[in-house]
Amino acid sequence: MAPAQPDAPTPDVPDLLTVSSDASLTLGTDSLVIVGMKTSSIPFYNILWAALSDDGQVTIQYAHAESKKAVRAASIAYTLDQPDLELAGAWIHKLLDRAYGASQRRKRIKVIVNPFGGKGGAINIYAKLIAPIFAAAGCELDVQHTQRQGHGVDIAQNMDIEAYDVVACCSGDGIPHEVWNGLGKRSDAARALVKIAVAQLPCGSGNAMSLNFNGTDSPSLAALAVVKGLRTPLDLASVTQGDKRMLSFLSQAVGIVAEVDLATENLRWMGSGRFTWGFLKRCLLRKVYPADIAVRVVHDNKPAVRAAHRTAVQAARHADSLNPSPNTDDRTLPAQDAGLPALRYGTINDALPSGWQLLSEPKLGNFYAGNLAYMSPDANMFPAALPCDGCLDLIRIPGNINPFKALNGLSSIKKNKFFDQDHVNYQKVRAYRITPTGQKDGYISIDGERVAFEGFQVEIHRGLGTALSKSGRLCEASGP
Ligand SMILES: Nc1ncnc2c1ncn2[C@@H]1O[C@H](COP(=O)(O)OP(=O)(O)OP(=O)(O)O)[C@@H](O)[C@H]1O
Repeated sequence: MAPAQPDAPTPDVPDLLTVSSDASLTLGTDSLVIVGMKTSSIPFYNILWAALSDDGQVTIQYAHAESKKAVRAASIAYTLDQPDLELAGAWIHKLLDRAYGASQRRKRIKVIVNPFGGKGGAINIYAKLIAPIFAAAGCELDVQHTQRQGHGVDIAQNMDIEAYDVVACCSGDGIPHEVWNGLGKRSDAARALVKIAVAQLPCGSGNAMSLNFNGTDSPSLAALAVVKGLRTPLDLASVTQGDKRMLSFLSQAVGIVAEVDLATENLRWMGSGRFTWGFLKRCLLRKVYPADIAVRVVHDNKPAVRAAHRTAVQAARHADSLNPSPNTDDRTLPAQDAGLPALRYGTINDALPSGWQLLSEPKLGNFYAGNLAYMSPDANMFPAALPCDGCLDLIRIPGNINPFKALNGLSSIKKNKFFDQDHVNYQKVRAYRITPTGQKDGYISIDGERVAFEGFQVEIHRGLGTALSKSGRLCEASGP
């Protein structure tokens, strides 16, 4: 779906705009070059907006890099000595073409702020670090604070999808999860999920979505990434458990990851140390989480997974190298009455579909399915994950391995060497079913949220949802 672009290409307009006898603005290869008392440049990526007044003043809004981890809104203005308004107007169009490329300008953003996300600073973070960037880019903003758990579901379920382009969640990963589920509850779910791009601005304790698509957990850099974000078709998974169906955009976990995440909430005072401590304890105990598993496999082993990822990266690079590069979202908008897609493999309550690979895992330690690469800043857990390949990446690890091996595996995640560990089983799957066995209670996490400890089935829907990303096609993570 091509975003509306108000401006036609401007090939015949010169790159140089003379401001006065001793100052000029030039459109360089990838930045705006300012020549005056001294020469400086602003990367096109950082240009937020530009405008020309009737009396010949050119104002350029941009994101000034304060450090590697932060930008802030700033502006420069020049009054033309000899105003040629037509030429200057055309030059500004050309500047904005370079600054935005295929990204939609002046996005209409519904901003949802979770006042209780992370350490509770989202309202401040939005006001100080995010809103000024959105405002300088001329985005239309409608801000709403969540009042209770589940409020994000209601907001998305009832919003006017024609009035917005983006829902931007100033939160952790919990609010995007709610927003996708709210959009999924609508009678026009399929249309809403294509029409509305969901973005996350990192204000929570888990900010995986921003790491994957904005390439950062810095709120101001993420705001800039959203302003410049390209519409990106995103696979969403249906999870059925009991009679419920929910959507998952990030991950599903059974075993050590789910338990360490959800059972150590009381140790929040330890910061991220609670995860290391939780892992250590369980690895030393060689804790296992037995389960019956059935998978609809797409790529069964690491070489096949690696090859699939490499092919997708090459295709994305090739598309980017074309001039103009093709739109990153070529889906047609589904009909008004198109709800969620039917389940191809039925639900957890149906007989197991034929042709699935059956795996009995009496010694399972970790079952972890991911739709995106990063799960936390130092954890590129699913390096082969692709936003729109119609697959979930599935990791299985035995729980009864030597604790040193397990801890080695843990430390390899940071070094991006986890994929190659021989005890890590890595597949790409279209669907799966998992039923814990021999345990009365335990932890299951869907997108980081706890659900009932009982069997569930998952199937992926290719490109059902929409995100905004820097590349339009890939996660901001290095491959396997
Ligand atoms: N006003 C509110 N009061 C209480 N809970 C809320 C409120 N608004 C949102 N929530 C809940 O906060 C939860 C967590 O949200 P979010 O992902 O933004 O933060 P987080 O700090 O990353 O999450 P977590 O607490 O899971 O680590 C969501 O389940 C959401 O429903």
